[in-house]
Amino acid sequence: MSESNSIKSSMFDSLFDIFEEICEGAISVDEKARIVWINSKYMDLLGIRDEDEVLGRDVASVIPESLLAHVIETGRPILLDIMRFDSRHFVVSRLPLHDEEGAVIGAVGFVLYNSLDYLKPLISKFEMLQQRLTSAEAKLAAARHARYSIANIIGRSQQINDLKEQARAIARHSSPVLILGETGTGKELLAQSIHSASVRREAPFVAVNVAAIPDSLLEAEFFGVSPGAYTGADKRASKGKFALADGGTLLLDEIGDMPLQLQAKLLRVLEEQEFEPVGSNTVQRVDVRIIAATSRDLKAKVREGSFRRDLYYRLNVLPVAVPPLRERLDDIKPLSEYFLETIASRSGEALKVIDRDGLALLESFSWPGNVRELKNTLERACLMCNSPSLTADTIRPFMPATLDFPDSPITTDAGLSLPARIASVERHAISRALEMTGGKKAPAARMLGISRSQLYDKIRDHQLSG
Ligand SMILES: Nc1ncnc2c1ncn2[C@@H]1O[C@H](COP(=O)(O)OP(=O)(O)OP(=O)(O)O)[C@@H](O)[C@H]1O
Repeated sequence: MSESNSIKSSMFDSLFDIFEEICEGAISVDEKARIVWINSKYMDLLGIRDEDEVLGRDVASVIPESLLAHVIETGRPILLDIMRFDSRHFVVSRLPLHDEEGAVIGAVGFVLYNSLDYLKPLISKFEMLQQRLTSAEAKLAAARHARYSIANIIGRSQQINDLKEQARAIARHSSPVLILGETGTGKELLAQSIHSASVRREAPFVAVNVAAIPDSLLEAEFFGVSPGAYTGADKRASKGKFALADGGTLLLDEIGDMPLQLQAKLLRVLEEQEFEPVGSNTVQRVDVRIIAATSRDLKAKVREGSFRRDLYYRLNVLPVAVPPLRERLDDIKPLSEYFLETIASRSGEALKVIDRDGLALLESFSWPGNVRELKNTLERACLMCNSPSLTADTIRPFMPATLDFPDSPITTDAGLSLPARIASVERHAISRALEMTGGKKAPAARMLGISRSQLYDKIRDHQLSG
């Protein structure tokens, strides 16, 4: 060692001694963040009786909030921070240790104050924020519990009875589930019910809609972010949906929209129950039951190469199909009655009933948006109608306008030019709206989203009998 280096080294040693003397705890780790030394004051603070209990262990396994690994990774000190340990808070300082060539060979951490009296104003602000965070987290945790059980699945059709039976059987296993069904058929309701009937019922139910999150954020949303993964951003770790659902159930809604690169990572979690948070190379283990749901034709996506075949088979262990509402018309009556009851109890207004014609109208519709659309229609009708009974005439204006006719000119007149096809679709939509409103122009115009005078013009142009 050169003379200047030996002077530097002895200066460092004495500085280190002073620091250790004035602080209330000190610890040092090697380049892999394993504890190589801890002083007796820090052991007392942490309640460690023998240093052999902790030497050689990953510091995070002893002090979960430690950021010494982050200091090693970045090579930069964190001069002042508040670190939580159990229910206490310490003011800490962390420094990287370099060798003579400047390479990081470890890090050292000091507890500057364990009694935060010295920093009272700052700490009271911090604690207030911490309290707010805790109450926000408690609300989130409550939201993470399933609200529905199998008893909440309304319907009296054979299909719904079979579905409930299947849900009970599926709840007894812990293999992945794949729920298929059109939009609004009740896939999430079914997923919650399966969770509520399973042994995991006390653990979280977490739902994530894959289609609603931009591709670039999906990985972080799923697997979380390790501290310091993004430069300049919040250096604290954030939990992903897998970690939040640990011990419970994770619903991956609209799984068909998952990008291929993430599909590979999901497959690994399904096979090994482990993953790496973004920006970390430590593996996290979880125990999560996966329920995937989609309104897409997943088999077709496998054929065209946009969905991994191996993932499809891994998810398709317990498949369950929720039938569309038009295939179980027997459910329309109990569902409508149930929705009218919930609408009345929420609004505090008198319960409305549906008469025979009203029910017949609801049962004659194809409901492309399924149960959700039926519920929305009844909500709108209740809001706009003052009488205690909902008739066909009062419901009709609030029925969804749809181009989904079995004899749609889009499919039948394929040889027509585009303007002729558009005109044909328009004619069809107008006559259908008039049919549904019993020939009444104002509700038909509302349903079509045009003014009454525009509707009169179009009736004339298309030579419809208005
Ligand atoms: N059988 C049912 N009994 C009671 N409510 C139902 C039933 N089916 C669906 N619903 C209600 O209809 C609405 C839509 O259901 P849900 O969100 O579960 O459908 P989904 O298939 O997951 O829809 P999407 O494909 O759009 O995600 C919810 O308010 C749900 O509570």
